[in-house]
Amino acid sequence: MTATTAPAEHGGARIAQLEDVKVRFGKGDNAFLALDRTNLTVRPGDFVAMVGPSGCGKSTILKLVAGLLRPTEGVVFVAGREVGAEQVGIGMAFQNPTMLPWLTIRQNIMLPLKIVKPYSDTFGRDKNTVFRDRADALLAKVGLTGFGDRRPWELSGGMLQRANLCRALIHSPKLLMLDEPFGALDQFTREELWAVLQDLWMETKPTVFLVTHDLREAAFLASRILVMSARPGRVTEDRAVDFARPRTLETTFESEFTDLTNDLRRLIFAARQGVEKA
Ligand SMILES: Nc1ncnc2c1ncn2[C@@H]1O[C@H](COP(=O)(O)OP(=O)(O)OP(=O)(O)O)[C@@H](O)[C@H]1O
Repeated sequence: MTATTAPAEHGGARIAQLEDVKVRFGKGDNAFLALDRTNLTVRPGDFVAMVGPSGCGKSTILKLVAGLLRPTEGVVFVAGREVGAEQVGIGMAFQNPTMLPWLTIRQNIMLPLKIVKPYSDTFGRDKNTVFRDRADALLAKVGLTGFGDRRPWELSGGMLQRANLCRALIHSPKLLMLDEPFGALDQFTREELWAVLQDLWMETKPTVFLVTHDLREAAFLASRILVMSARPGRVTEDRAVDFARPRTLETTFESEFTDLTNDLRRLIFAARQGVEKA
């Protein structure tokens, strides 16, 4: 793929940029607009949460930025160049962590180092030294010290998701794409992992795109929340979230926090009503 460089005014402190992007799926009578004309600028270190009714295009935006999907119209720039996942380190974590069962947790976490350059060049040499230490340091940060030699089936869902975050971050990605990473977990484990993820993010400040249905999760973690509506998918609200960090569960009891989540709920409810009427 030939990479187009973003116009100068769009480079610099903008890690991701969508310009007049539309995504259409299907053909003929079945064609529909999954994402209407979207313009979006994301700066390095932004923690962007995307919320909205089912099918509004949240994952579609994630895939566009990751280079897994091409826009039907418009352009997606990442790190100043027309998109291609290979141009910038990307880490990903989804709802169900798919760990390879025949590998240990540490080996699973080190997989991106085996695949992604420049780490892959020295994987054979470094897997038992620096890379191993890097994996163990991450395991310690998420509260899994001593679990590196276990197999995936020996860990609970919450522990696996902690390991999954380690794997997403092992190659120090500039962009972290999280699609409902805590969706399958119980509320208590989920809230614990918000704090874990916040600590990891505060340390190196990767740019994060988080898709979630949990409005408290979005308000706890994000520095910016995009509210979307469906049919066609559109960003209807782009809201900065300025609560001081580190945020704690106490933060979630404050009136500004509950006001924000109530606002988001109202906006999404309105968006859903719009769809039902359409
Ligand atoms: N590859 C595809 N082919 C056809 N339609 C698709 C494809 N990918 C997504 N869609 C449709 O595009 C719309 C947006 O999908 P997307 O997965 O981005 O929504 P979402 O907001 O992430 O949904 P959810 O919250 O339910 O996960 C949906 O109607 C979906 O069915």
